[in-house]
Amino acid sequence: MNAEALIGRALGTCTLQRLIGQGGMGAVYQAQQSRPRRQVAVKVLMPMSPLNPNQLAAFLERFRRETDAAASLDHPNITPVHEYGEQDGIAYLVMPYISGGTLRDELERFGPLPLDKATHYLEQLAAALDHAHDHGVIHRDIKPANILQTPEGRLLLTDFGLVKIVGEGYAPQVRLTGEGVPVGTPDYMAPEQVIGSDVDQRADLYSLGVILFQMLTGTTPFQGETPMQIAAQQLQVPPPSPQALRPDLPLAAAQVLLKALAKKPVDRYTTAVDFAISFRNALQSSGVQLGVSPLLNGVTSNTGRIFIPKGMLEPARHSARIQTVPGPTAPPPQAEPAAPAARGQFRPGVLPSKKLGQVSPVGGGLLARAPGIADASAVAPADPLSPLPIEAARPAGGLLSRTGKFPLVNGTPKDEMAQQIPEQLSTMTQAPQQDFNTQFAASLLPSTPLAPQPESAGMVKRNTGTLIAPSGQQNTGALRTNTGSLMSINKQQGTGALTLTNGNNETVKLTGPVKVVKVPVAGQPGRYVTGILPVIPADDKISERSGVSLGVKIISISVATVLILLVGAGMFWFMHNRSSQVPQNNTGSGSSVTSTQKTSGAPTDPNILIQDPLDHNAHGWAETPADMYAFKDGAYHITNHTDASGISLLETSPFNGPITYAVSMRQIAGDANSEVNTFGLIFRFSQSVQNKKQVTHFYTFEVLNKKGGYYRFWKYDDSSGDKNKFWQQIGKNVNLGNEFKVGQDANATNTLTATMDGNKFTFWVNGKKVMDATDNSYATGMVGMIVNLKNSEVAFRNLLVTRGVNNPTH
Ligand SMILES: Nc1ncnc2c1ncn2[C@@H]1O[C@H](COP(=O)(O)OP(=O)(O)OP(=O)(O)O)[C@@H](O)[C@H]1O
Repeated sequence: MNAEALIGRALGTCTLQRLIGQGGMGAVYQAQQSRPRRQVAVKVLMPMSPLNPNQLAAFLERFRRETDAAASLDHPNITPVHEYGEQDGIAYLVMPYISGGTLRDELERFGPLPLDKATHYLEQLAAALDHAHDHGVIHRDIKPANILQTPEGRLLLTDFGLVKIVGEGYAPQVRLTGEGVPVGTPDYMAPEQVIGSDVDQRADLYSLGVILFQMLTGTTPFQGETPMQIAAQQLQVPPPSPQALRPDLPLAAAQVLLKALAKKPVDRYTTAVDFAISFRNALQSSGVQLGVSPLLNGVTSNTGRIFIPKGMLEPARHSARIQTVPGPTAPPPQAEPAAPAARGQFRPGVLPSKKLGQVSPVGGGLLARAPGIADASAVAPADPLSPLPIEAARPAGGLLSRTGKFPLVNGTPKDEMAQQIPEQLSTMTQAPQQDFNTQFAASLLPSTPLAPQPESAGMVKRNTGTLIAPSGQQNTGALRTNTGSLMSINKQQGTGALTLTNGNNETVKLTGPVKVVKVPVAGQPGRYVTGILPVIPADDKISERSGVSLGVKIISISVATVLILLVGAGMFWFMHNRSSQVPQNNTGSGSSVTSTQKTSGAPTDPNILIQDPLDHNAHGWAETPADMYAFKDGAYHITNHTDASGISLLETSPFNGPITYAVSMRQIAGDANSEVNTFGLIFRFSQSVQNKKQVTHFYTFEVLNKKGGYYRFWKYDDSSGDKNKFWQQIGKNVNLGNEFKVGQDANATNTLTATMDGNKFTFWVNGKKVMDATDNSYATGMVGMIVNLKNSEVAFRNLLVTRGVNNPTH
């Protein structure tokens, strides 16, 4: 239908005056209504393709049914439907004319929004969605273009249920790829929508999550050249770290967002308001100041009534409202002036104090103000080889999130992290309910590389420089593996199950159902290649139709498995050969940086997971506050101005499997008289939300930089809520030997190395083994550096994480 041709036409009480715009499902006109006399907007629905009389009748029936439900919604954040009708086979809706544009316009114009604005928008949209969901209406097509704005800035969700009216009867692949069909964007589609499954309100929550992601970062989580490529990522690729794109976003808030973007509906929030409240709480518990939530106050509805979102007065919601989600944080030191947190909230970035009634950290802090507590520097441990009382050598907590520079943590409890990807894959590999679903999912697998595949822990690697895109191979029908290598998909497997039809959209099309598998790479524990295998459809009709027997299919699977294993083994051989040509380790003194170390981008040795000379910010290290984190003089400096521990974490995927982690460091300023003059490595750092509470885990290996100092291995776990138990020393103190260069002069550069394999840890200093330890508390996590003493400064250089346990030579 030509939209322009309708201008001047009367539909019901309205005369169409001007075409405002045309979208995937129809055209919108500014119109003059005669009764009551007012300017309105009229949306004329247009089916996706010409309809025969039966189809038209079904379309109009859907229109009546869905519009009836949508028009019954009365909410201040939902565009009301004044009236709707059909005339000469044309279905139309009459709405108020809203002149403030759309959220899409605002995001295009201004990019990412301030945190408080994004939160307010989220809350308005969540309130609208909860209202609709309570009335049994699912939107199904939430996107910024469907969010209108009043001139005063109120958001109005529009187009409820329209996608169902217009799109029903079409398989999702038709909506995504059908020729001549207006293509709806898959950017906001939940995975279950992508494959055409039944959806419930949690699909809307996913789309709301995408919108929040976009409001915070200025971009949607997934990009691609074709709708199918984006859809494929919705299905199988974990979203990137919001914090990598929005560094001031606290980790707790990022985790809330990632939960909304969970691939499986069951892993998302149950209601939109739960999502919004969790997001607000996460921000506030991290110290972000926000205005009053519209969710917590009545807001005036279109009808002038006070609208109270569902459940807000119920005891559970009420408590949720006043009870913040504890972050990685503890109550602020009471006397710390820079701790403005309100009652019941937590200041960002401070690990709970663990010293109660014992020795205070030097420099004061919470405990230093307690009467009768001596300064740590005045207390010498009775037996330097036995573990000190924890309180004696630890500062009053640790600084974690002051900068908002947290590592990527996927909002998933630690224990679930490792399973996340296999579960996603198994979701995809479940026997299909319908043939077309499977085939569609299979056809979504793009030949052009998707976003970087995660390591097996289910994290997306970002900014790590470890993912190398081999150039010139992008359109060859190959899937990129998590190692940065390309695994070619066999064009003719001989089984007939996998056939590459590299069409215009560069998509791998498969003529049979497939499943995505991860196959371990021979000889490289923890490494996998991604591949696709044909599956035996649950529905035997496929076999019958294709005439392929079960036995043949089983053989096909075996053949394909062997092929994938061979490819994996070949990759290993190839990489192994290459790896022998480059140095295994780099734990130089830090006083000089070799030319190979300089290349902080893509390492050439596949065993090198991260190589960073730390002479500039190549990996998204924290740089704020500037007086705490700085790249200067060819090194990364952490200066601790607080009574807590200063920490910086490498914003990348957690490492699991055996690794060797080394950093060189030199103390620039410190206090050799203090028992807290400690600094060192932090590793297997992870955060998760357990029982609505954020939990932080990590290990540290630290050195006390003074004559007669020692090394210590610590474990941090705040899950108990008992501050006295957060820090636990593992093993005994180990006295410094000749290997350690005590002091702060130019020569006092030391390289600390930790090798870890499962529960076994070995620590090395300047190439000499100083400690062995065993602990099985944490299996995976981030690496970083820790500086404990207030007013101390340590310069770090030459960070290297390699796969496997590699004894350092220096
Ligand atoms: N009630 C309204 N008042 C003023 N402008 C409106 C109103 N409803 C929609 N519009 C505008 O009309 C234009 C077309 O809207 P329409 O919903 O048809 O397309 P879309 O949202 O861009 O795409 P899609 O149909 O795929 O959702 C958009 O620019 C939209 O902002």
